[in-house]
Amino acid sequence: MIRTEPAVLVLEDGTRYEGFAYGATGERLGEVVFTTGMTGYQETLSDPSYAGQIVVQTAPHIGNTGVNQQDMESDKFWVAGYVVRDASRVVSNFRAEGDLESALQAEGIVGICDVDTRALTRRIRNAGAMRGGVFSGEAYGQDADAQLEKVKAQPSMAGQYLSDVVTTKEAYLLEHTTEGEAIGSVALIDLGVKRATPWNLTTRGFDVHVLPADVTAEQVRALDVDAVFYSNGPGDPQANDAQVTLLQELLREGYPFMGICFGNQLLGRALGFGTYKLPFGHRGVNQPVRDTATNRVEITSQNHGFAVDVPLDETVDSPTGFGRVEVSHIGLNDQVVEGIRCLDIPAFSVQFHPEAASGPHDAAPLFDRFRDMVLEASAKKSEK
Ligand SMILES: NC(=O)CC[C@H](N)C(=O)O
Repeated sequence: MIRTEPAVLVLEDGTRYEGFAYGATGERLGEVVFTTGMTGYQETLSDPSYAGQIVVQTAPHIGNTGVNQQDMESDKFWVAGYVVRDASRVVSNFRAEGDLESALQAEGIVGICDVDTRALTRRIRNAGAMRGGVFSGEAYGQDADAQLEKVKAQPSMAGQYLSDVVTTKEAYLLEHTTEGEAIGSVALIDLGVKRATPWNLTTRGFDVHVLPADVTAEQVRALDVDAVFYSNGPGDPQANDAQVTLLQELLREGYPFMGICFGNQLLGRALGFGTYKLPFGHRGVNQPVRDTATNRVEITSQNHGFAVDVPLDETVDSPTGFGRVEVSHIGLNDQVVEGIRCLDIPAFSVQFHPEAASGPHDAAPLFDRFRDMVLEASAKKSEK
């Protein structure tokens, strides 16, 4: 296929990358970030954590395995825009049910292809994540200054509350898929959850109540669950005061807790630590972390632009009174906190993605750790 319809990616520093329209045409604004994942573009596109972001794929060839229903991590594509180098002209995979470009069109995702994504990634890496815009179709023809104005007029990712955009409107129950009775039940607060997360809980024997982001402590109590879980999700954790207060309340009542990514940042805040924006974030499927308890290195899937600020090599007291806290995982590329563990209450969280999808399964045993922690807490409770 010979592409003729032009498109341009404009960054807030004024840089322009010319290419061709890919997917839907139009005008989309967002924070431009890159992911180094060599596989899993469909999981990336359907990961709600990418809401508000224009995603650049550093893998040079995208679309070659097509798309299928099974690889959706939610029921739609969430990225604000999509930037690739070489859009595959053929689909070659036995699981494919369609081609990526048609899916992008159907989902209204405005993309651009034939961009020098290596040059673009180096620019983002040096300057940090930037606001940007993809313009194609009629929007391509606008004055360059007008495009740049629009790019600069959008809010930055820092400070954005996006949980209401991605969360489930109604609570729903996913039942355990193991034989016999459920081993317990979990309240999973949906801040932009991926399907792989509840799947990891139901296949371990839990019934999972997936709840909207604005759920109250009273509503959680009424479900009589054994544990609480916070999902991944988009936005700046500093904007989620309500979920921090909710978590503090539930932790005080003794609910065992696990959080992933955004959930890690919110546990960090609940424990009294700060969060900050990383220069360009961690996004990809081969990010190494060290488990500080075992010294084992795990290769993990990551997708975050913010991080929690906890001292790395010492046990510290939670400033909000939840006892001692330790950094459980450290990112080996830049020494960023990749997980926290409470020593006096049953709670831990990780900044990376043990549910993978896409990505390696090195960290999947964390769901076993959660299961064991919940069973232990339930046993203690029934002793009393
Ligand atoms: N995947 C996530 O949960 C991302 C968390 C948060 N929005 C960040 O960018 O750091």
